[in-house]
Amino acid sequence: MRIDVVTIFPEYLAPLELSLVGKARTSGLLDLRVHDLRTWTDDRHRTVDDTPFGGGAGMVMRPDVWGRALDDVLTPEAHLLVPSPAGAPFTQRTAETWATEQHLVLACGRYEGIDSRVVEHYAARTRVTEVSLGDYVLNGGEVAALVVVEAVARLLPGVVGNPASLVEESHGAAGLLEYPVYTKPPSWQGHDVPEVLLSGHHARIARWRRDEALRRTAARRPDLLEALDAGEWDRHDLEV
Ligand SMILES: NC(=S)c1ccno1
Repeated sequence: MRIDVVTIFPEYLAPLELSLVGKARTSGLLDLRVHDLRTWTDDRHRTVDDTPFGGGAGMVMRPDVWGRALDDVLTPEAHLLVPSPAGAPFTQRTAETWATEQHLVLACGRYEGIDSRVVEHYAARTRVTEVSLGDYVLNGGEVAALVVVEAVARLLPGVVGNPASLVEESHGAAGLLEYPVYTKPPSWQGHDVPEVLLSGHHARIARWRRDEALRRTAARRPDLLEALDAGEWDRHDLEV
């Protein structure tokens, strides 16, 4: 998979040289390219923004600069992603879908955002998705790009050492939150590991883990339970 990130702060993406994503790049599993938007400016001050039509505070990123950048970076199979508070929610399902793509391009806006004609122009030529991490405002799209790249890259075959670990993750099995996890020592500060996990009885352990995943999901994210088939479990199982 190829991922391009266009930003005025390329150094913001430096963490993607580390750990699993860094190894995926080194091994060739992920072709990640980070570009400085100012490469495509046309003045000695390397200007990327201007005042907003209609007035108001802040500056807007220029469509001409973005247009030259995206014309160079986009390929016919590319999916253009624009992080924005006004975007569609980014979820694990989104990551799973995007992990099957050949080419993702992330356009990181700053200031008050990118001139809206850029999305309009490229939507007529390629797949474009404005995407949001959540209902809050960041200073730009770079942090969202870090999240999207990590969430997608880790799903690529060969990136995570043990693929089985991808199955039982939060928002993984049946869309439930992950069950609680424990390791040695069996007792710590007066807190004991649940006995069932020391039993070696795999069926009981599996049942306990699913029950805990259901309880956590019901308590913290009841909205996720709406997506479950009601026939898969009895809500009375959750009475605590
Ligand atoms: N909530 C998101 S993704 C965002 C991008 C820029 N500001 O907020």
